[in-house]
Amino acid sequence: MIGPLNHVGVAVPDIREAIAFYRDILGATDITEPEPLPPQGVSFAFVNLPSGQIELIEPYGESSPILKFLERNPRGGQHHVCFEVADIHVAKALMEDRGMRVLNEPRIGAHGTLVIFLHPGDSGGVLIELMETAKAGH
Ligand SMILES: CC[C@H](C(=O)O)C(=O)SCCNC(=O)CCNC(=O)[C@H](O)C(C)(C)COP(=O)(O)OP(=O)(O)OC[C@H]1O[C@@H](n2cnc3c(N)ncnc32)[C@H](O)[C@@H]1OP(=O)(O)O
Ligand SMILES: [Co+2]
Repeated sequence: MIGPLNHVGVAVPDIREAIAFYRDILGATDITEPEPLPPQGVSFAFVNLPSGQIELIEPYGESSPILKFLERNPRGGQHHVCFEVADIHVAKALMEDRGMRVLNEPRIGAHGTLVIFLHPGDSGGVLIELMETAKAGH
């Protein structure tokens, strides 16, 4: 069912500081401007790489889903991995059939496509995001 690894999500306390690190220390040359995504409670920026993306996410608003993560990890940290799927509704039904706790109804993510999240307690301690892409072909 899962297709390509689309991105690795990295939660950060300060997205502009994180962008400066990837640009000035690691030499990344293709980084997008931070963009708020209020319905998802984050601001995000992409570090675009030949093999995929690092998705930098900073809390947006009082009820951001990453606030507690950053309380536990004040300097930030690896937050989630995102796999592509061909049909998010089929994927959601399959995950539920297989006993996974799906954390949300499909909703628009940072790539402008539908995403769901699986509870990390069911997936070996890794927060998994599934993202619908027509090209996933799976
Ligand atoms: C959608 C826009 C963008 C995109 O790509 O399009 C993004 O990816 S934005 C990403 C931010 N949004 C989300 O993460 C939405 C889904 N996440 C959630 O609903 C919560 O973060 C949740 C439920 C996974 C955890 O919430 P919270 O930390 O507030 O709850 P707890 O403290 O009770 O944690 C429960 C349990 O999970 C462990 N945990 C929490 N976060 C992570 C994580 N990132 N990776 C692994 N494990 C995580 C936490 O330690 C607790 O474990 P326990 O053993 O029960 O103590
Ligand atoms: Co993501």
